[in-house]
This record gives sequence, structure tokens and C-alpha cells, in this order.
Amino acid sequence: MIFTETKLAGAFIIDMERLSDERGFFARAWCEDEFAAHGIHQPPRQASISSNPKRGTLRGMHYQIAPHGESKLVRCTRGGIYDVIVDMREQSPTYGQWIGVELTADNYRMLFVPEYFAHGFITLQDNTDVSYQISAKYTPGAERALRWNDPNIGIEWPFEPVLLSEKDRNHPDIQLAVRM
Ligand SMILES: Cc1cn([C@H]2C[C@H](O)[C@@H](COP(=O)(O)OP(=O)(O)O[C@H]3O[C@@H](C)C(=O)[C@@H](O)[C@H]3O)O2)c(=O)[nH]c1=O
Repeated sequence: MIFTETKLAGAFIIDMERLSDERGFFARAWCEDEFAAHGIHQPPRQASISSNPKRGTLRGMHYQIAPHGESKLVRCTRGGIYDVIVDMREQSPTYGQWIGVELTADNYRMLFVPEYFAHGFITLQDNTDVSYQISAKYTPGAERALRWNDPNIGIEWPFEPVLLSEKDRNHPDIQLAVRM
């Protein structure tokens, strides 16, 4: 697996190392030792998928607060997404900053989302499926969210979403903690 750390420390774009032959290729999609070599010691405890019939569906920006932080390994298994994360670690030098990456079924690219990062995506095609491995249990009381177009974060989406949940449409503006 090829790990490329992003400008948000601890968040990695991960590409598969393809072992190809006439049948196609074989590649590792997760490996305890390779993740540990990059300082990640959070084996998945849950795997989930979301299925999105419509292009322009936006889900996010979600995270869980301590002690229920969850890291996620995200991959698109059908269609494509623009996947976005925001660093919500108050002590981090990149607190409040975001990055986006295109994950498609064809590019097999994955994004490793550390704990205490808000995560969300917009679908680039109809019939897009997203698969996650998650390091912690779903704990509804610990869920927090940013609104996709919060001006205090300023995410640049590739286009306007056409479908959002009622909940995700209405998250209030965030007040980022003041840094000394
Ligand atoms: C996230 C989640 C939801 N649910 C339930 C709650 C609800 O009835 C239904 C749909 O939940 P939501 O509207 O929160 O689903 P969704 O908006 O797709 O939430 C997901 O968004 C992306 C961006 C993520 O990063 C994921 O971790 C997750 O937060 O599924 C679970 O049972 N387990 C889970 O782990």
C-alpha cells in the first residue's frame, strides 16, 4: 500500500500496490502492520456502507467527540465521490483546515480519516456506493457535525449539492475555538 500523508498530519491518501497479471490485479486494502508502520494503531471495529442513487448527494460533515473518536478508512466501491475532511483537533496546527480528494471505484484510492476529523462527501455520479472501516462504535450521543457550507471552514465543493438530509442542511455555523 502506498501511503501519502496530507497537509493535515495523520490523514493519509492510500493507494493500492497492484500485483498484476493476465487476470487483473491483487492488492491489499488494509494491513495491520502497514498501518502500524505509519503510526496508526486502530484496527477496524465496524464496517459500513452508504449507497447514493443520485449525483450531488452530500453527506457530512460528521465526527464523534472524545472519548468516542473514530478513525475511518474510506473507499468508493461504485461511482465516485469528492471526499472531504476537516481537522477538528483543537491542539493541532491545522485545526479548522480541510482537504478534499477524489475517490472513485476506478482509482481504488482510499482516505484514512483520523479521529476528531469531520468527514463528508459529495457524489460525483449517480449510483455511488461508499464503504468505510471505522475504529469505534457508533455512539449517537457523541456525534457532532459541521455544516457543509460553513463560512468559517470554507470548503470548496466541486458543485452545489442537490440532496442533503434535513439534519445536515441545518447544522449551525461553528465557532472555532480561539487559539493562543
Ligand atoms: C453513522 C451510523 C448511522 N446509523 C443510523 C442512524 C440513522 O438511522 C441512519 C442514517 O444515519 P446518518 O444520517 O447519520 O447517516 P450518514 O449521514 O450517512 O452518516 C455517515 O456520514 C458520513 C459522512 C460518515 O463519515 C459516516 O461516519 C456517517 O456519519 O443510520 C447507524 O445505525 N450506525 C451508524 O454508524
